[in-house]
Amino acid sequence: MSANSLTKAEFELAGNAVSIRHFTRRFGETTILRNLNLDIAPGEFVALLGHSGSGKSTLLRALAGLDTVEEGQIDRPSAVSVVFQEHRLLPWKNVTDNVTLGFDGKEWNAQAEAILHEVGLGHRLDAWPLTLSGGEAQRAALARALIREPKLLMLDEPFAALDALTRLRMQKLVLDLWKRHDCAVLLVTHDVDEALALADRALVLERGEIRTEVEIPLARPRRHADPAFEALRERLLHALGVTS
Ligand SMILES: Nc1ncnc2c1ncn2[C@@H]1O[C@H](COP(=O)(O)OP(=O)(O)OP(=O)(O)O)[C@@H](O)[C@H]1O
Repeated sequence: MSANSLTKAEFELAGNAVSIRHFTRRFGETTILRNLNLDIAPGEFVALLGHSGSGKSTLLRALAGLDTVEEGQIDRPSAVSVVFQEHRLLPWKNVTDNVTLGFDGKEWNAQAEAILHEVGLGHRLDAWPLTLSGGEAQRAALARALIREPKLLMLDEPFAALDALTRLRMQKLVLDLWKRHDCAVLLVTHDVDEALALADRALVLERGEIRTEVEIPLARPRRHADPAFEALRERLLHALGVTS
């Protein structure tokens, strides 16, 4: 932490799962994220939208600790997990061994099996990643993320490569897991309907800043045909420059 950052006690007092202050990220001469501020409450589900190249993954990488923070300050829980668009399972390890990677001891096998059952993969514990469907592989990736009991779960377009029906099933699974595991979620998506179906709040990243923030105060499960859902969709599409 830098000298002017919050102390650990102050951060905890602030009651946030994530606190980003004045974060700037440049690559050479180009500023991708500019003086960005963001709080995410414990257990909050936040969707992050923005055009390709707007810096969504850059923000996620910084939050995951996969990038250095040179300008500004990022406070986050120590238990953080990320699921990417590609499952990133190791092909030479079976599903259970992929989930327990980095954890030693028999108890982790039992833990992995329980989580694999929870994500609907209890019948593929010994399967090789190459034999899994796209949806199954993402279920395994979710199990690998959850075994760490993250306080912040970050999902970087996790269902973008899946067919529409599988995607809807996975969205429902994520909502169930989120409720059970009591973690904050940051979901990067290009899909406005996905953001509106899942999140408490949607953010639109544009020219390095969060330009639009939309609260989604609708009870779940949400209906796309609900006029309130449609009104929020219009707002987000407008913020993304898709409608006038
Ligand atoms: N290591 C790097 N070096 C130089 N430029 C980079 C680096 N990483 C990302 N960028 C640039 O930063 C910009 C933002 O990239 P980023 O991947 O965060 O966008 P994104 O919003 O996640 O895009 P997409 O929706 O297409 O995944 C892009 O122009 C990208 O080329």
